[in-house]
Amino acid sequence: MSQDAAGRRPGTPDGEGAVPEPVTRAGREGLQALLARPGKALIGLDFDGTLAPIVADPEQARAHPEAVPALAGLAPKVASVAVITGRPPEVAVRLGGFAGVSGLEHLVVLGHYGAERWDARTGEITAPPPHPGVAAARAELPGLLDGVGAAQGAWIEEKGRAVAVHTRRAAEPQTAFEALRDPLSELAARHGLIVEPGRLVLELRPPGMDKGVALREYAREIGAGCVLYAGDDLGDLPAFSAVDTLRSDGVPGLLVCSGSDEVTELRERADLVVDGPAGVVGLLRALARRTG
Ligand SMILES: O=P(O)(O)OC[C@H]1O[C@H](O[C@H]2O[C@H](CO)[C@@H](O)[C@H](O)[C@H]2O)[C@H](O)[C@@H](O)[C@@H]1O
Repeated sequence: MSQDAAGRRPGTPDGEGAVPEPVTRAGREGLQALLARPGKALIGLDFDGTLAPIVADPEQARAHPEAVPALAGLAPKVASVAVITGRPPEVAVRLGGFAGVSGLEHLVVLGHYGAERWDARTGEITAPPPHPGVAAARAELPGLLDGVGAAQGAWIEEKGRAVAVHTRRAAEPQTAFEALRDPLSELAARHGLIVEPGRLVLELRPPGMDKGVALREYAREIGAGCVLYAGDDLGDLPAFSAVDTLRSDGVPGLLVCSGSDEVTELRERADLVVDGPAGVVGLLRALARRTG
């Protein structure tokens, strides 16, 4: 069924629609479990591309204007809402406008792919010690970028625990991305790091954590009875796999793809595809209405 740019579905007087029907049986079971026992549900959401529209400059990214109200409407009705992001948690909190919001008193942000955690209850961040390889790789990056001619226009995002190279603003973004893949992988390997590819970004970060581990551990921590996860990028695939694992362990789940033209892998694995952050907002609102 179609929806407008604000994620609203036609056919009801106020433009607000029903919860869309997942296309898979597992997804329908996940949704059914969520609606039957919302108090046991974990809602996991990626930030960029899912809650926040993609923009050329990561510092200018902001949550969709209706995302925080929609989250605040749903959060008190479910066990927990967790934003699981590649961003440093404090950056996601700032760009998302998540702090001090009525209804989001129990929000957690699992940042750096789950390595760091911000808790709305305390406003504090818990983080393990930094990996020494990041500083070493960072020091070599400018020279590497100078040496890779095709990467004209690539630029570095400092992330503290990680460092990312973006090509969205290059003259030929995809060509620059491909040209950097091997040299950055080699640099990462030399310093005990991994490369996390995303939407026109290659991030060098410590191994040992991903969104799948983060989601599974958090679901276990809160004793989630069902899980919804929504994402848009390659870094969300481990979280999709975590939901698959939870489902085989008897915990129903719903996989939602925040659809874009840039990434197709999630679309193929999702139970439900919505139209980018506006579609995610529409889904969150619909869930809030259906959960009383
Ligand atoms: O896990 P996420 O919340 O999806 O974060 C993944 C990366 O998102 C950011 O980059 C992406 O969004 C930018 C702003 O819209 C866009 O310019 C860029 O092309 C995208 O790849 C962020 O800058 C990275 O640090 C995150 O890891």
